[in-house]
Amino acid sequence: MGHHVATEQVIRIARRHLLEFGECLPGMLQEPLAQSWQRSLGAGLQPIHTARVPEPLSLAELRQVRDQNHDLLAHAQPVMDYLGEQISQSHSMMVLADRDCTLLHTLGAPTFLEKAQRVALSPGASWHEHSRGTNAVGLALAEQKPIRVHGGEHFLERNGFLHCVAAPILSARGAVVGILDISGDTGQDHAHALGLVRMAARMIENRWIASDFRHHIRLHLHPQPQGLDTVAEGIVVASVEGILMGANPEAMRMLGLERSDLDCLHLSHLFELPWPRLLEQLQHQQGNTLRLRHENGQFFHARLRGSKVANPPAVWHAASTTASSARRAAGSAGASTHSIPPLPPHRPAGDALELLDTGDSRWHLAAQKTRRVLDKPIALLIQGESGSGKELFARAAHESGPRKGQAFVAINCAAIPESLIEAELFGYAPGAFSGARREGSPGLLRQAHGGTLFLDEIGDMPLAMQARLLRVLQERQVTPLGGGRPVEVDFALISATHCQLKDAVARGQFRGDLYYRLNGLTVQLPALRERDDFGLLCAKILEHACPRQPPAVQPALLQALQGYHWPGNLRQLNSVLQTACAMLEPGETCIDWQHLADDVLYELRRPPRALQPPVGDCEPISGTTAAAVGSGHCAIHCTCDAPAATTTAATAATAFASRPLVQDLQSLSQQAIVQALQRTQGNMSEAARQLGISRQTLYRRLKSRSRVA
Ligand SMILES: Nc1ncnc2c1ncn2[C@@H]1O[C@H](COP(=O)(O)OP(=O)(O)OP(=O)(O)O)[C@@H](O)[C@H]1O
Repeated sequence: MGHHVATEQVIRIARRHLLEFGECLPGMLQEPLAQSWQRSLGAGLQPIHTARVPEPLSLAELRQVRDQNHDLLAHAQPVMDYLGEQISQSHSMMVLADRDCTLLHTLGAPTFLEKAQRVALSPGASWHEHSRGTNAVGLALAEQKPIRVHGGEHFLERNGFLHCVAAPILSARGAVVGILDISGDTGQDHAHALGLVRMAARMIENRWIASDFRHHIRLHLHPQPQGLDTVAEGIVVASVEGILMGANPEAMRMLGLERSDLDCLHLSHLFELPWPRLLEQLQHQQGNTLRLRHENGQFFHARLRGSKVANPPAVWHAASTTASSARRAAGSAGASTHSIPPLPPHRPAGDALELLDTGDSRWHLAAQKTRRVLDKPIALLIQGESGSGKELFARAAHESGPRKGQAFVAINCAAIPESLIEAELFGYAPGAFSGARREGSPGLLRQAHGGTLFLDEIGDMPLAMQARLLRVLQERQVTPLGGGRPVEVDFALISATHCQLKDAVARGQFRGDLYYRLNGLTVQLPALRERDDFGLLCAKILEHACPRQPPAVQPALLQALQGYHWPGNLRQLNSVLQTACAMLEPGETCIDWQHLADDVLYELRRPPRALQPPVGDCEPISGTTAAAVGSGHCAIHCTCDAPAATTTAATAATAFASRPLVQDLQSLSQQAIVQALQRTQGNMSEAARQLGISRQTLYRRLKSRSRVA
């Protein structure tokens, strides 16, 4: 009681200040309320001498609005009826408003309904902030979250007797489609009202999704099996191809989703299971639940629902034959119904790219796009972290195209001394310079004639050489050093880099005109930690390492390996598994912890080293910005005093801790980011959730730090 009195006093002071000075006293009211008061004042309302409020709708108009909100009413009414009974003794009422805050339906204790009628808390009235000032219905719409407005917090004094709680009702696409409110007298006990209204809104949302998407694929999930089929379950709607089409707010929260993920996120990226496998398993386990591992490591119990589940479309069957072909079916079909431009069916399986395909969806898409340019004069630029398989991909692309069987000339631009590059590439005439071979050299570009020229680490090519290379690419002729006539060359061009070449262009380190020559099609290979085919990849590597009897990997170890951040990518994984194979005693068929090298064990067991600065002078890349964190490529170093190349997250945090108290806001927020990423082992979604910011904001902040660097 004392608390209320004090609050009412504070509110009175705040209100007086608002009226006298036209603004809220900072810190007196919670921010959403203060802003709402300000908006109410801005709309020309006066707390006491109530300005004109719009007339309620006529009966005919109300009927029309109710017709427009037929679905909302149909799904809300049973829930309201049920809860209405629960609150019937409590001198309060339930209110349903449409998305514009026009009241559609009320129900509750008759004595209170009558009292509410006097302030137009009845069907047909608008409770939008514009017309009725701060109130729970209007504020729930403005804030898009459940909210309480108590007594004098209402902007209009005549509404000061009300205690109201309201929750928005969200569609599967995240839009507000209605607002549910419970209103009562301030004097009553409303301890559970907010929880009740929130739960009722969830019930309506879940009924609605189940009905609207009954013909789609729905994944119902919860961290606990007993949470399934309750109002707390998350519901995700997916297209047949596995693209996220909708979700209830619980699923959005549990899975760290954002509205921008709709229509683009593939569920294979969310769970560590390729979509066709997931469908297959869920379908086989109909009625039972399946345990799914989220990308952040959390487990969910899931059930598949929807009529498509009972009658799976053909694409499922195609999809579930093998992981890779399945993913292909999903990928191309997905593209056809979404914003990604449709890709035509690719060549039949069996090319060299196919042989490398172990089912990762991003890798697969890169291969699929590549196949489309192989028989065209389009240069391919492969981007990916070191060891992610760029060269192997380039070779496979060459072998999959019409120049298969011709020369594949690979040049590592970072490995040739600058003074020799020119001669190596363009060749030289006999006796062109001292130390040159007497008979001269045709140069690597000419050796690639008829085949493919692969320029690895193209970002490291010196600027002067870039100009010459550009000329060759434009003129398709090579003139050897020291004279001689130009020679026609014809080759397919593939380049690779572990840098963001575009950024190198922006920094003036790489010629823009050459960049556009090289970049006919850019494909981004995923870092190992981003791949969703870890198990299959290991199986394939082990098959190569021990072709006679490929060993298995002990499940807990496999899980630990999967959770590791693999800074060396496939190169490192290959080496770890090959060494483990060599450690197997005769007769042993399973790789276990004891088969790992000590340094690997140490890496796996020590707390995750989530963050490390980029090494070198070009900004590293990965398939997603999130990956920059897991890979150790993060820009935290720029805010620390320690040398950039050796600063880890831990030292970054220490550096922050030892700083004087006067820290700028930016470094404080950076510190919070470092800590959240450490806590979540580099998981961006979870870190963003803990920080209370969106993933995009977190990406942006990390990116902006790396720019500062
Ligand atoms: N799909 C794959 N499956 C198994 N091993 C692979 C695969 N792709 C690449 N590797 C292995 O990973 C290692 C690194 O591959 P590759 O040299 O192609 O990577 P890269 O990205 O070009 O590396 P860098 O940027 O350092 O030149 C090689 O040993 C290669 O055999």
